[in-house]
Amino acid sequence: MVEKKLCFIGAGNMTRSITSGLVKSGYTPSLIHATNPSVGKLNDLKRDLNILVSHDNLAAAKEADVVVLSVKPHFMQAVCEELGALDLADKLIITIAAGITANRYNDYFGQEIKLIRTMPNTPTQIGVGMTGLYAGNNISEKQKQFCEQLMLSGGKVVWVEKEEELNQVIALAGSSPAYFFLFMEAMIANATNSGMDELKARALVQQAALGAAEMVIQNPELSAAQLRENVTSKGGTTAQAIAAFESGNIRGLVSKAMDDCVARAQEMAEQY
Ligand SMILES: NC(=O)C1=CN([C@@H]2O[C@H](COP(=O)(O)OP(=O)(O)OC[C@H]3O[C@@H](n4cnc5c(N)ncnc54)[C@H](OP(=O)(O)O)[C@@H]3O)[C@@H](O)[C@H]2O)C=CC1
Ligand SMILES: O=C(O)[C@@H]1CCC=N1
Repeated sequence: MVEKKLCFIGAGNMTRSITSGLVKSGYTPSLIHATNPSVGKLNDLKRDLNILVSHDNLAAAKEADVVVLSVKPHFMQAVCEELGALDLADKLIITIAAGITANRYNDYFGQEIKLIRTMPNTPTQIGVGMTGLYAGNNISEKQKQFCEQLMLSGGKVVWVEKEEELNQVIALAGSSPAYFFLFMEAMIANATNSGMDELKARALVQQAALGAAEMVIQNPELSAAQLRENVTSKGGTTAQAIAAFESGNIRGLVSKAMDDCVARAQEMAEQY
């Protein structure tokens, strides 16, 4: 891919995920700079990925062609106001923050910027991430392609036409690794409560989860419902387990969880 000077503002979980994916896929580490107020995460990134690190947002962003905003939403305004001291006309700004709308960034920076909103997820760190992307009208095809290539180093991407759709991306892919972890956590807890060794329970659960995801990927002609039915022998063990999920209204619960996730993103758009 074309390599540009990158600056990640904030060196937390997601910067680690994205920069790991980039370095693993061959991006030149010395072209990646991450900034953070506390030193521990910077030292870890320097040690593990050999990228540039510092505490100085302004100096790092000044040198960069592309600035990736990777702080929590409640820090975003302060970060953008600080970077607004720079002339950003020739820089591409990429944000990974949930909730904050593209227009809001122009207010925060105090100037018209070229912004792509993205919604990655943590599996980006190991190359099996999923990122949703949204670009406004003032973004060139080249800038879109660059951002797409950047995120492809961590997995797959989907573009959305309407900005509001990014909230669905959050519910379906940005937040959803946590839903699957919760499910696995509950399964492992059941097994360990019944006396099984935790490592053995985890090995069984993780391989079943991987296999289930691969079955969905490798059988695009089969719906998830069909794949479930193929496991479920009439009068058998799976039928009993599925009946317990259905009687606990798992579909309603999943639907509510996703609606609440989207509602929180909408609320954050009002809040920030
Ligand atoms: N976690 C996830 O799965 C996903 C998160 N996101 C989005 O990614 C963004 C970052 O999330 P995540 O990586 O999880 O959060 P983290 O808290 O792990 O990382 C954010 C980092 O920003 C640093 N920071 C705070 N203030 C500043 C500042 N003024 N200048 C520079 N750095 C600063 C923090 O420093 P310190 O070490 O001092 O706390 C922290 O290391 C959020 O906006 C979130 O919405 C998007 C998709 C998925
Ligand atoms: O929980 C959050 O707000 C962020 C966005 C998606 C995943 N983590």
